[in-house]
Amino acid sequence: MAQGKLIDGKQIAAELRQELKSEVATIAIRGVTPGLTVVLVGNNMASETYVRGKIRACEEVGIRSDLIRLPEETEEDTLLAEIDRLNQDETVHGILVQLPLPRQISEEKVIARIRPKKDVDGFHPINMGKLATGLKGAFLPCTPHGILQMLKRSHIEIAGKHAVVVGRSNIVGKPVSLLLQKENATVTMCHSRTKDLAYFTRQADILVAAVGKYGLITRDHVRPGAVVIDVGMNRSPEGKLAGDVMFEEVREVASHITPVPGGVGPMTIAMLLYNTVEAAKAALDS
Ligand SMILES: Nc1nc(=O)c2c([nH]1)NC[C@@H]1CN(c3ccc(C(=O)N[C@@H](CCC(=O)O)C(=O)O)cc3)C=[N+]21
Repeated sequence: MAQGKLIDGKQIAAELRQELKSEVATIAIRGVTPGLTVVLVGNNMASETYVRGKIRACEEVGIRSDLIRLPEETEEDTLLAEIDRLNQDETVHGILVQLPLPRQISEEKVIARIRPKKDVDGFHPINMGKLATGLKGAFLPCTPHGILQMLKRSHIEIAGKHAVVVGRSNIVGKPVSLLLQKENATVTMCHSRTKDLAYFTRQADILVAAVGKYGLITRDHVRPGAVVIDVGMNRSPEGKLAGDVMFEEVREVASHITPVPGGVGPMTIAMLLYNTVEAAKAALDS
């Protein structure tokens, strides 16, 4: 059986970290160590794993990382006050509040409270708005930016191609569609109310699956030779980590495919480091 090429996110992320490491060394000569503060509210098992990954990656690259843990029952005002403090702290270049947050806290309010210059997630309305209008100087959201880097570093042409994005979330679907348009792709958005999903996905040269539904994309959804990017993070019925794409069967028709794990996830973290280094560089120049 034919097999599509694996886009090795783990490998590309490792390359990126090496590049960032030398960049951090250059900044260090000017007396600044990039600093990332991660705020984790409550004890969500998945969040613990992700946060550990972020902190380990920071260490490798030479970014100073701090983890602030707050209890599950933290009031919104307490978290907002903590963000105000981090906004003022000159040694903190990036602030990341791990999502999801407990029910009593408005994610929208929390994101809006972070200074846009420290918003290394790229979730603040100012950064989202800059991306949407094409203004320079925005932090790009990490997962969409990571996807773009994977495509570019795998020498996959984007201009003039038909990209189909499944999922319209603020953190992946919407921004990745904007980035792909900026790269001159023709972009189609699909979502939970799309009728006949396969009709659309079969037209994709580049298919981005960002829904969070195990088994959503099967061989029948994919045109032979398409590039398939799997952003999903699910558990298979056997309890294994798996994306939205039925990897084995889709690999037989795709020209390129990202695995889960080892695809988009590590790239997300690498781009978070990238944004943190950018934030530190901007602080040097100001
Ligand atoms: N403010 C905020 N920013 C985020 O960027 C953010 C967040 N909240 N909340 C949760 C999601 C999820 N996320 C992941 C990052 C890396 C992997 C990753 O590296 N995954 C590994 C596997 C890790 C494992 O073994 O579980 C992989 O795909 O190879 C996964 C998920 C960032 N998120």
